[in-house]
Amino acid sequence: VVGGAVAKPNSWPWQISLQYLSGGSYYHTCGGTLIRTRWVMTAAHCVDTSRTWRVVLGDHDIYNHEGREQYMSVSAVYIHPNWNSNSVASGYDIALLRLSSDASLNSYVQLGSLPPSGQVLPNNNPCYITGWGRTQTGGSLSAQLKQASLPVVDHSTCSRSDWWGSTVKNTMVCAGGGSESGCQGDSGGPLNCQVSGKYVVHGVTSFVSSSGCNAYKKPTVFTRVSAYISWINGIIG
Ligand SMILES: C[C@H](NC(=O)[C@H](CCCC[NH3+])NC(=O)C(F)(F)F)C(=O)Nc1ccc(C(F)(F)F)cc1
Repeated sequence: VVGGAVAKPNSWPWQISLQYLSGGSYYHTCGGTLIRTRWVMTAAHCVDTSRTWRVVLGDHDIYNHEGREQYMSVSAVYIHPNWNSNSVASGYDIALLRLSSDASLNSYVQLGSLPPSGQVLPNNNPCYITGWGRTQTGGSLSAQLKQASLPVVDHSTCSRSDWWGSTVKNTMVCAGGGSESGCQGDSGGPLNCQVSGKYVVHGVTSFVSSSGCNAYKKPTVFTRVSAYISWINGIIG
């Protein structure tokens, strides 16, 4: 997350850290959202390589054990069938991870709410991106979970030729576009939007401009969760 601030610990209790095993250690690679006690929603581009994954719940500082963490193994990965790793612009950047055991819900670990199928938020709807991603273009990951205010940019604005043009599809949500943005390592995490006084996860962090995370008129682009509700329900039952 470029800009914004360090979040109050565990104030986004559905945010998870997706980590992979390498040389005997686990490394943060993406964010995700706990949506059922055995299910995590993330981005397809996070899990389209075969690795040993773990999901960390209740985390704040990814480099320090603070005692609220739950470390979960992943028993199955379901990538959207239409996902094409060579074409993030086509969309379908969404995946579900089945956990090997049930998460224990408490004040540090809670389920994220999903929107109703088809719901599209208005321009400027207040939303926050959260994640441990780079804090500057080309910078390093954040040790502590960060948040930044990224208001919704509606499709008509986001698809303007000097914005994202035809790269952005209607199955995506744009948010931000100013000095604050997502960045590498935030992928797969939630776009938390305020709807009738509640936070609802409307986006899965998908991509930013290859010329910089907070590039002008290139808002962060999210998979629009409300476009995939029937696929999600078909998998998690
Ligand atoms: C460096 C930048 N990385 C990203 O945007 C990666 C996803 C990369 C998926 C493809 N391997 N996502 C992120 O960094 C995220 F944290 F913002 F989600 C990038 O590649 N952006 C990008 C690439 C292609 C296209 C386009 F669709 F136009 F081809 C648009 C943006």
